[in-house]
Amino acid sequence: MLDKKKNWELYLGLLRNSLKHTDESCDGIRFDSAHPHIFIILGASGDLARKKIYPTLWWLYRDQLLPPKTIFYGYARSKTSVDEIKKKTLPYMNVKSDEQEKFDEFWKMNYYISGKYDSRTDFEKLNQEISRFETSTIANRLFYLALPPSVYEEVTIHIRNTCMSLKGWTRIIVEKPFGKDFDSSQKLSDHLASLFPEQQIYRIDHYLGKEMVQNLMTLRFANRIFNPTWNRDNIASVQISFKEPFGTQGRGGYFDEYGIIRDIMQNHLLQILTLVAMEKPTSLHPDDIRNEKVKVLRSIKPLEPDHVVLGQYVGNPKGEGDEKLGYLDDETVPKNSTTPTYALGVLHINNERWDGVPFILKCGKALNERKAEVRIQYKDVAGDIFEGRTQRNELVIRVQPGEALYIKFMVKTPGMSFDMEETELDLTYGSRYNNIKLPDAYEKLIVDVFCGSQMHFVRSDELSEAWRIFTPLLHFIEKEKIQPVKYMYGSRGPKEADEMLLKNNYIYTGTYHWKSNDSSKL
Ligand SMILES: NC(=O)C1=CN([C@@H]2O[C@H](COP(=O)(O)OP(=O)(O)OC[C@H]3O[C@@H](n4cnc5c(N)ncnc54)[C@H](OP(=O)(O)O)[C@@H]3O)[C@@H](O)[C@H]2O)C=CC1
Ligand SMILES: O=C1O[C@H](COP(=O)(O)O)[C@@H](O)[C@H](O)[C@H]1O
Repeated sequence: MLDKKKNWELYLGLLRNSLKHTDESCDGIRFDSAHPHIFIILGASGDLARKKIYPTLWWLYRDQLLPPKTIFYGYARSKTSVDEIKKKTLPYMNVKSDEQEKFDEFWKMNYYISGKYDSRTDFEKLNQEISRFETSTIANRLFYLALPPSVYEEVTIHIRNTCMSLKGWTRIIVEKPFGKDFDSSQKLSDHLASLFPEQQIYRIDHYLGKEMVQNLMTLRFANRIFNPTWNRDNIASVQISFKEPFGTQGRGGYFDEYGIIRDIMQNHLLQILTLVAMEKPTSLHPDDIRNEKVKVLRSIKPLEPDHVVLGQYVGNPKGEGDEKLGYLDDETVPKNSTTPTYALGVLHINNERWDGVPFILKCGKALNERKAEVRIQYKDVAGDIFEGRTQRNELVIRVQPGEALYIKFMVKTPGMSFDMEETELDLTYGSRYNNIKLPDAYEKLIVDVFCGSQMHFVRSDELSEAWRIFTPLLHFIEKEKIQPVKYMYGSRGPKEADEMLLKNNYIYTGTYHWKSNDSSKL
């Protein structure tokens, strides 16, 4: 508990530091106990609210990481109640037996009101309801849009016209998808910009809340050892990958409209790329960081079809349960769908640091494991005196599961021999920091919104650059109905992806064997 508290203090310290540079007042980060905060979940009856938002709010409440007078308001069309929501969210809340009292206390701070998304009158009612908690005091409002994007426009208009906090601040948290391509995203951005200043808009990419993604800045800019080699002279290729061991699980209707490139690559993986590749920002001010991220994106040309492998999973006849089912067996997916469930794309950054270094983004569903990682593969040693026995160094940043950072490198085989072998410097978080519970990405990001820190949120110009890179490819594959190659559920993905890796300076030797210091694994 003490460690968690210390950790938290350090975290708030960093946020305060970054906020010093903003025009915004620091009131938010004091978690002012005198003033209430109202957290409004729009789409409170939905999947995201049930599985992510309510559980996150409960964990933050439980750990006293929210301003003391925070009230939670659910809003959705369904005629439901707080009790019903409580029942439906329970399986995701992870409540321990000794937390029951606190848990009941949390729900006493919850309210629900049903209303339509296109009704000004209903939003006026919502405003009246929440105003009850604000009489004669400053109160701040946070609106979480846990909604389908089709209703974003009308909902934000109603918030702007009827629900803004009169004396405190109002912040709007928007979930992806932020549009489907460059034009639709621009339209949404223009719409939001016509209603709210950028400082009030928090576009969530939950990968930016993950520990190892946030660690990239520290790793690169708080150490002397990495930066001198962090460039085209030393690095052969960079691979950023995401794998999930399950398919669409009956939710193919949504997925089929978007596909894996929009679902994962254009946002999560590209955000990681910017943090790996950007130059050092002038300070930790959120805008200094985001300026650097935008600069990197602007140096990337649109992804070309020749630099892409697309895949779609088929069932594994020998598998069990879901594994037997291919993407097209999902009843919510059109029978002739060509939507990719796997994609590998190679991007190039046209600047002095990265010219010629392939950045390989790779993501897929229904693969052999759950894994997200960054793999920096170094070039071969020049002037080799070891007759080709050396293998390339690799720095691996494992985002999940089991956060870790390890460097694969060569050593002399211990003992009399003068042979050599691959080994690793291993920083596995589970063993090095085993007394610290890492917060979930949503926990960190929601606290950031309370604090007014936009460091880990996507700015509108980042977003339009991201769409600029992917839109031509997306339009091409959709117009031409490019057939994805088939790969089997539970496999590593299409073999064409490995061939593309090889062409792009990623060498897989298969010679590395990890000797865990856990004796059961030796
Ligand atoms: N701290 C820790 O927990 C540590 C754990 N380890 C573990 O040791 C094991 C091996 O380490 P790792 O760094 O993965 O080293 P490897 O060199 O064995 O594998 C690297 C990656 O290459 C990919 N790959 C496999 N076959 C091919 C192929 N034919 N062509 C191209 N790519 C291929 C795989 O990823 P993909 O399928 O995604 O393409 C694999 O994860 C891992 O399980 C790792 O987690 C190692 C060090 C420390
Ligand atoms: O944004 C998304 O991410 C999830 C994976 O998130 P993770 O934190 O569990 O790695 C993915 O399943 C989903 O399709 C996608 O929309």
